[in-house]
Amino acid sequence: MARLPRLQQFAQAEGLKIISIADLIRYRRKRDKLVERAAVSLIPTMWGPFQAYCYRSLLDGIEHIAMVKGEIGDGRDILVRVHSECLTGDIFGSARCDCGNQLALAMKQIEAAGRGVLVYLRGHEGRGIGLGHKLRAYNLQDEGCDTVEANEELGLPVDSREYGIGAQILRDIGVRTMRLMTNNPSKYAGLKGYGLAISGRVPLLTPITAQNRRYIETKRQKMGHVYGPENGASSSAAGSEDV
Ligand SMILES: Nc1nc2c(ncn2[C@@H]2O[C@H](COP(=O)(O)OP(=O)(O)OP(=O)(O)O)[C@@H](O)[C@H]2O)c(=O)[nH]1
Repeated sequence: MARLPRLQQFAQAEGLKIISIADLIRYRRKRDKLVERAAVSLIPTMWGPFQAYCYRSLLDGIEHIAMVKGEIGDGRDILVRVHSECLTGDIFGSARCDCGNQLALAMKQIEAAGRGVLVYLRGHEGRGIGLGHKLRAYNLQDEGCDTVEANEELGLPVDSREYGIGAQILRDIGVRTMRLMTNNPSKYAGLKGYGLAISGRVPLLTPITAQNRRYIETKRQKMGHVYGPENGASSSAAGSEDV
């Protein structure tokens, strides 16, 4: 089998373009329908009643859930949270991170708004490295690494999350433009190109404590997270963010 440098030479000589398997996967994530709606049911939650939509990924069979409040209607300006799975924070209330509090705050705000969607993406655990590796990363953080260095020390990506499935779920539910609840503006890029647009960002500010301070500060310094309104601008600064 020819290796890449040989292929590049050949392609240049013959005036051909090269596409990698990774390019193909990226293309298919954008273009193909990758989710199927498995079931919908009413769930009376501690915040209020939500319609729970279960979606199955056709890529890997993972089931995700979207909690939908109210009528999505024309799909404009919907309050949306795309939440990454964090078993330790979301289920067990770990104080190492802000995940559990963000989940609760997002549900509360959507309930108060009377209309909105929370997409809970499974398979995102540990920013994509999985639960076991996340716990190993915590041990490294106890030894002095920050959350970015710990992933690197394990030889794993700092953040390998993909948002294509989440975007397709939102699209299927009828969302067209959204006010995205996040402190992480780099999420916008992952939601681009699916017929969705971001009409604003809603910060999700939860308590900073002695236990999560370093984690949150690292996200701010190394991962582009914003705590509060976007660098001096209002929280609807993403309004021009066409996707
Ligand atoms: N590898 C690793 N993952 C973590 C750690 N703490 C939380 N997570 C995971 O991080 C993900 C949440 O990502 P965050 O960077 O906190 O937030 P975000 O989703 O990028 O941004 P927000 O929308 O503001 O929440 C979840 O998948 C958690 O399981 C940690 O110390 N190390």
